[in-house]
Amino acid sequence: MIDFALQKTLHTVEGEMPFNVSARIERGQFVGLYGVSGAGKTSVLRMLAGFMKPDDGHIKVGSEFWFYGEEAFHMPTQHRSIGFVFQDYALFPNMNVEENITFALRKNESRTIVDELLELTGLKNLAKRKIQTLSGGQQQRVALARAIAKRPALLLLDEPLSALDSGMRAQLQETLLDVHKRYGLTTILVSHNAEEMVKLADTVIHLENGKFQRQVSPSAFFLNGEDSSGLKGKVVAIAPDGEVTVQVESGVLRLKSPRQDLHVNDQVDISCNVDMYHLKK
Ligand SMILES: Nc1ncnc2c1ncn2[C@@H]1O[C@H](COP(=O)(O)OP(=O)(O)OP(=O)(O)O)[C@@H](O)[C@H]1O
Repeated sequence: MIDFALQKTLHTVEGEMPFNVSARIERGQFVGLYGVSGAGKTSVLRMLAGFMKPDDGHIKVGSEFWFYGEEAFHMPTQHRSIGFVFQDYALFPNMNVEENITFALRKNESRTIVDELLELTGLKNLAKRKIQTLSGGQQQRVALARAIAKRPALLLLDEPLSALDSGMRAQLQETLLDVHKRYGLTTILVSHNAEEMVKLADTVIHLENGKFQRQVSPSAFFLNGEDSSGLKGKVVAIAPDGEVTVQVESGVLRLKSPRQDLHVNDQVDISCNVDMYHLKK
């Protein structure tokens, strides 16, 4: 269990913004962190990683405190069991793929996981290649493998796929899910992409203006809101219990909708306003 309460005064262009986000995350969960630009998503990841110090609150991972405001305890980043992947994959350009991944291991640690990860992320044939000779998607695979090599208690992903084209993105989503399950990771993903959230996340935390808004299942994340993500699809099945199966560009999504007037073959817009959920024809 990861339990955190993070309080801080953030400084935005509009002035001070009190930041107050709490959540409890089960071990092994894949959590989506959603909110408009400036809502505070990256700040959550930075505080969990130890790059940014909260003013108050706590971060408890299992039985270990990483931050405890009352006692002014702040565990430095290097002592936290985290893996981090950003949009711009900060890899070592002078090292090859394998060396970049191995670098994450502690001294004398078995290298078996490096071989396993090279295989799992489809990088085996590129192991000796220098980083600059790889595509963006391949570099993100290296960044992911490196973040996972030390089996972190918490994997933090800040829009790691947003610079990739849709084909590469879909492939990497599969890889992300594979490694998350295979290594029993607890993962938090920041993404603006509703489809990605629903494909990957077990639960979605919604932030607004630096505040925890709600935590919902990804299926309740779909609807027809003002801040539409522009996701479109075709209804391919409707179950008696109201579960609607929608074919979208890169796969199939299943979600609950209270609408009674949907039919197979209807074209629908899906978006991610979590205040209510329905589909728009
Ligand atoms: N160290 C800091 N101290 C105070 N305020 C900060 C600090 N870092 C960022 N902020 C402010 O906090 C606000 C939230 O930023 P944050 O990057 O967490 O939002 P976000 O939801 O990740 O946005 P985006 O989707 O655009 O990346 C911003 O207005 C930013 O200027």
